[in-house]
Amino acid sequence: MDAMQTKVTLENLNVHFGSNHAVKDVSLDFPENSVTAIIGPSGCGKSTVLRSLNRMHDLVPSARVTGRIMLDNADIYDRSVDPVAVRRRIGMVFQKPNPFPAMSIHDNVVAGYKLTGGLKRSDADDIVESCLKRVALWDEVKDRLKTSAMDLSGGQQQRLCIARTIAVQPEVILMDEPCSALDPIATLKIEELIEELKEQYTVIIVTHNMQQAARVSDSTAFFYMGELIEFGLTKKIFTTPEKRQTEDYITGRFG
Ligand SMILES: Nc1ncnc2c1ncn2[C@@H]1O[C@H](COP(=O)(O)OP(=O)(O)OP(=O)(O)O)[C@@H](O)[C@H]1O
Repeated sequence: MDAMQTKVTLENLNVHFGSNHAVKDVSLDFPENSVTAIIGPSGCGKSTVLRSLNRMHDLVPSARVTGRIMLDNADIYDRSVDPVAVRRRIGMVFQKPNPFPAMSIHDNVVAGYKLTGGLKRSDADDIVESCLKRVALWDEVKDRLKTSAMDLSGGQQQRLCIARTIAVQPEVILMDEPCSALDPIATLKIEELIEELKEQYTVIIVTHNMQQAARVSDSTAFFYMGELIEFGLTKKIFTTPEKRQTEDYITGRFG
């Protein structure tokens, strides 16, 4: 791989929930236009790290986040920064597909614009078409854009949620176990899509599935009990890891 630019940097990130020190002094550079997988056993802090990247812990009273998270050299936790603006630049796709149930397929895609004053009709239609094409959903839904998003299959709903995320033109896309509610065929489609997304976005994905991490990611970060144990090229992590704990995990000896 060519020398990679860094898009997001964690500098001594710590997250506490009350007395539970969930993320311990993590420093890490996420490369731009690349997929980074976050792996590790249940409870090791994967989702907590991911959520700190778009300031979701702001909504959790017991949570305390310290350290810095730099997006293109500016700290997203700086006092002057609006968390809503951060979430626009750093989008999130969740484990369970979560289209807005009362909205049509069309309105789901452009839902992110509701907050910012809406869109002209023709612009909205263009965005809907290009984003649904981007996630390879257009052909399946183009004749029923006005119907409820809830009539779609789980895999289609997840592609719709990804379309909604990219519609507001984020720079970074966070994905928290995006395939765990999907069957193998739908999973494959999302994995192919992740490959394509990295051409334009920086993708950070939490996954329990090590085959998935090996298939879709360029770099992998292995966490254990809140600590970053090892970070490197996925090929290296899965073939010749430096640390014993990483090797034990990837060979299935624990977790
Ligand atoms: N909102 C919250 N309030 C209190 N504690 C939390 C909260 N979210 C996470 N934690 C705690 O932080 C630690 C890390 O949890 P986290 O969900 O990040 O782990 P994970 O690696 O993503 O696990 P899993 O693979 O099971 O989803 C756990 O001890 C968990 O109980």
